[in-house]
Amino acid sequence: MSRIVMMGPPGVGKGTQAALLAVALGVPAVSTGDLFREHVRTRTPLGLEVSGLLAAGEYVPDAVTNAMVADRLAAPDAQNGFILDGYPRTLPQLGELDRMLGDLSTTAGTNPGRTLPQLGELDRMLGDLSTTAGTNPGRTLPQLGELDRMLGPATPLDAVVLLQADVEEIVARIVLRAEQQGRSDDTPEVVRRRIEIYRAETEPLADAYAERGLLLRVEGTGSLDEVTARIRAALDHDEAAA
Ligand SMILES: Nc1ncnc2c1ncn2[C@@H]1O[C@H](COP(=O)(O)OP(=O)(O)O)[C@@H](O)[C@H]1O
Repeated sequence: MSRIVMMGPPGVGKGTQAALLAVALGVPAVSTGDLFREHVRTRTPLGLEVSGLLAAGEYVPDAVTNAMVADRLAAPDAQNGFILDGYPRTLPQLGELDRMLGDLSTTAGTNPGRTLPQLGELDRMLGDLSTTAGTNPGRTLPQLGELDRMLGPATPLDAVVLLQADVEEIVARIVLRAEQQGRSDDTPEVVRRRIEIYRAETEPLADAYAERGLLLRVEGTGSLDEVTARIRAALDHDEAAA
């Protein structure tokens, strides 16, 4: 149980909880917000490209975000697991994460989110392989390599934790955090914009993961320790049920 996505509206505390869970499970917390902020702080080309979007509370384009996450998840420390915080945030990002994790093989038959064209293509390749295996010396290593790529490593997600909280509490928290950390994207207008974008772009991902039986809804209000305990209980219960 160590490949986990943390979802939730801005300010619900998912970054803090993701970091605590990562320490408890001995895997890295991968926060796209932190990665972007670090690029902005050190003025890398990526940082310069995204700083305006972050300041306005707008999402960074999927292609940019996907490339950054793919790079991070390829690092050695992420091979045994990770807690993803802030990714995926859009349906295309969800699809891209599936691809990165080689989700097709391990969820085939249980994953209603997979697309027919993908399945058709895989069937065709498997058909080719089974009917020619052992008899057709002409099949090439590159074809097998491609099939391996499609089947992917057996590293699907274990769970998606959705932290929930009401908007009033969230806004109060963000204002407090702004005072403590001085984040430039924490003005009330930008916070409102981020919540609006979250509802439109990110909330639908919860349904997609729920359909796969991966979603764990956890109440995000209360003290930090209470929320941590609730997350652990939900994950333990889920693991016991698996
Ligand atoms: N997966 C993502 N896709 C697009 N933009 C992202 C993504 N993750 C982070 N960002 C950018 O970084 C900003 C800060 O993200 P984050 O630290 O997760 O804050 P919060 O969850 O509190 O809004 C976002 O408002 C957005 O501009």
